[in-house]
Amino acid sequence: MAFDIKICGLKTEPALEAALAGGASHVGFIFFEKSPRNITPADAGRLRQQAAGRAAAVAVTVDADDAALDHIVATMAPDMLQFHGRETPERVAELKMRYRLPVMKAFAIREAVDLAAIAPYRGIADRFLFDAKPPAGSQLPGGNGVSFDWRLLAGLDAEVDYMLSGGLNAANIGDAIRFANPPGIDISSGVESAPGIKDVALIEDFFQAVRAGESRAA
Ligand SMILES: O=C(O)c1ccccc1N[C@@H]1O[C@H](COP(=O)(O)O)[C@@H](O)[C@H]1O
Repeated sequence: MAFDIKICGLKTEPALEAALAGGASHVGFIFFEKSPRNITPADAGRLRQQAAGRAAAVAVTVDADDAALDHIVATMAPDMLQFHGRETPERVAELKMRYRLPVMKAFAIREAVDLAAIAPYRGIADRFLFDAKPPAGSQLPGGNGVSFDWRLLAGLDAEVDYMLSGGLNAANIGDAIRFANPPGIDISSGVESAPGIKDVALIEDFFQAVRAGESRAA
């Protein structure tokens, strides 16, 4: 596949195996208690061994403190950290130095001006993740299954490395690839049968739709 694919919010061996068999480049584990996808560092550590050498294991956190991050990094040994909260550029730089791991910083996008928020993180974050703004009342900063207007990404500097996320699924991934031609995509609730319950058949359908979308774009 020409771009990276991250399947996020994994909690079980069958779902992780479906993601790896489908060709995921990244697999994500959520450390956020309010999320139906929350996992303990110990369980994520066991699962990440299944992914070793096959996909990068990403630890997703939201404004986590040093103690929580120390525990996650020591127990799970992620290949990458994803910051999905209000982490400042200074905090991202500090954590990148502390753990010596590549970092992906998430941004909530609704309109073109929201993309300007990445400016102070350039040269600090290794990659960006563009997700939709959470719906009013949501307790989750991500994993809400809502999309933003992918055409906004057409205005981005071509050097910006990012993953497109937010409300992706087998039905819309073809359009997302066509409109945004992203260097990476990230999906969570679009391959679930219920919040936090990954569905192997939906994961397989998603990879099939990605391949179909890719060949149409080629
Ligand atoms: O998925 C979650 O529960 C979550 C919780 C806290 C921070 C980030 C979270 N998920 C991230 O959001 C994207 C988009 O999710 P979706 O595809 O719209 O459901 C997901 O891939 C994670 O990176």
